[in-house]
Formats: sequence, structure tokens, C-alpha cells
Amino acid sequence: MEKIIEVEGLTKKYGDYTAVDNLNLSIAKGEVFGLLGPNGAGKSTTILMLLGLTEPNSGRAKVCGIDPVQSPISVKKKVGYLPEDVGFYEDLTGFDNLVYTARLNNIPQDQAEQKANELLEKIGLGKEKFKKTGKYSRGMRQRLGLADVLIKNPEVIILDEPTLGIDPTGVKAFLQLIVKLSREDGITVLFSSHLLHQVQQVCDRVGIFVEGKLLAQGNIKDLSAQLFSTNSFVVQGGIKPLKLNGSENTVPVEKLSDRLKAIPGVAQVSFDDQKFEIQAEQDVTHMVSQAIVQAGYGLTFLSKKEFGLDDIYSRYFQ
Ligand SMILES: Nc1ncnc2c1ncn2[C@@H]1O[C@H](COP(=O)(O)OP(=O)(O)OP(=O)(O)O)[C@@H](O)[C@H]1O
Repeated sequence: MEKIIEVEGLTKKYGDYTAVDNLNLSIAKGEVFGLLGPNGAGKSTTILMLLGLTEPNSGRAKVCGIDPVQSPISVKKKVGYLPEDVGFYEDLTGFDNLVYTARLNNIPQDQAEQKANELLEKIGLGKEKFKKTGKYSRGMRQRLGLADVLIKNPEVIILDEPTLGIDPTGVKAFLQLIVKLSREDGITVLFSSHLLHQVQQVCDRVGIFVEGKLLAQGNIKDLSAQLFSTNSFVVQGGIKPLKLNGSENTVPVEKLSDRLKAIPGVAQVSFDDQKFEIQAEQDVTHMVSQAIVQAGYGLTFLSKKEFGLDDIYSRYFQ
């Protein structure tokens, strides 16, 4: 797979303090990668180094095959960067702001206007495009920021905490838009955030960043497998013998337990009276319920839990 962002041993120190410590990272074309970590973890510093806005003390980065230290201007042509707070000309409309950015990027006026119109529709600001940006809400500004980044046809977009201060409906629309861009236009997205659920919703892979170090990276399933052995699914339930056809059809609990253990992917089965817990590598709920009914029992309850980023995150901080 083509690599768009490659980072090896990247380190940044501020005096004696190491803000980014020997970072290794590789992001493929079209991937949505989440850089997840608490405040001060080093996410913004990493982004600044990828953009050539600050120099590393050691290590190297390549973005679209370009070294940002050697060619910061070339990198900026290929990478769109949306900072936490975007600045616009408040007295200009959304449309005029976009056209202005396009002109700065040497896009001819007629193409700039056409592209601005297309993008404003795409980000859902078609109706508000002739409103001055000074009157835009925070969510509208972030969406316009995304259009402002896209107008120069970047190969990569880097979003630093892009959803801060947007209401939940706006956040949902914004996240859907990011996924759409990646899937439809093959744009690679680096999404930096401390918000687990958002990262989980949109990112193909995640890197967990704490105190300048990347503690783990992978898709959510792999990360949870690393942390919770291979058993990232837990199915819990209660059973009761079915009396409909006479209790002679009901197999003993020990035998039921053996049948459950034989289900592919099941690692562990434990019973406590008429309640059970099953740990599995994958979602086995449907096979568990079938085995229970076939053994002559009814289910009094059945619930499943899949370890998510919350569990992964809190496990790292324990
Ligand atoms: N210019 C600077 N001079 C000195 N220290 C800095 C500078 N910039 C960042 N730091 C420190 O480096 C560490 C990493 O900061 P960074 O902004 O990269 O973290 P972050 O993960 O992006 O957090 P946030 O989400 O709060 O922006 C922090 O401890 C911060 O105080």
C-alpha cells in the first residue's frame, strides 16, 4: 500500500523537555488516521513538524514523499491544515473567503468561483455562502475551514481538534463529511483529538499518544486484542430450562458449557448458577443463543460487550 506519511524516530525537545519522543508512524493513502491523546501529549507538535513549521531535533518525516524540513513550501502545497481555530476575513462572505484562498493558490478566478460553489454545497453551507463569516457559528466556521483546506486540492488533510465547540448535530455532520472525503476522493486524513468516541467513529486506525510517546497503534480491534489478550468480546446471559416439551430435553449445564466452548472463537466459558459469561475473540452472540435453545433452555437475558477505545484508553492510563 502506498505510504503518504512516514515518520522515523522523530523527536522534538523544548529545552530539556521532550515533547515528541522517537515517533515512528506510517499512514497509507486514503486512510483516516486518528492521533489520540490527552492535552499536552505532543499531537500539535507532531503536526507542526509534518508541516515543516517546526524542525525536529532528530529523526525524519516524509509527507507525500517530501521532507518537510528541506522543502516546507512543497509540503504545504500538498497538505491542507485545519488548525483548532481557523481565521477568516470576518467582513467577507464565506464564498469570498474561499475564492480569496483559491486565488492565493494561483487558481484562476473562474475556476476558483466554480470550486468555491461546489465546496460550499458539499460542506452544507450553500444557503449561507453570501453571509459574512463574522456572523458564522463555530460549527459553520469549522466547515468553512474544511472547504478552505480543500480548495487547493490537497492529497492530505490534517485536522487538529476540529470539532471543539461544535454542537452534537454539527459534530456528526462534520465527521460524516470527513469519512466521505476520504472514501470518495481518496484523501488521506490525519485527525488529532482527545475525544475517544469521535476518533472511534471515523478513523480506520488510531495511534495512542501519551507524554510524547506513541504507546500503540492499530485498528480498534487490534488494539483491544493487544490489551485484552485476544478476547475482546464478552457475552453474558441467564438461562432457564424450558418446560414446554418436558425437562428430559434439557441437557445438563456442564454439557451446555462444553457445547459453548466448542463454538469457534470462544476462549472461556464460566457458569454461576443460571448465569454465564463467555469470552471470545469475535462476536459469537448468535451462536451462543442457538446453542442454548438447542440444549433445551430459554434465555432470561443476553448482553454483549465489545471493548472500545474507552477501555483501551483507560487501560493505558491504569
Ligand atoms: N513552543 C513551545 N515551547 C515550549 N514548550 C512547548 C511549546 N509547544 C508545546 N510545548 C509543550 O510540549 C508539550 C506537547 O504540546 P502539544 O501542543 O504538542 O500537545 P498536544 O497533544 O497537541 O496538546 P493540546 O491538545 O493541548 O494542544 C506540552 O507539554 C507543551 O507544553
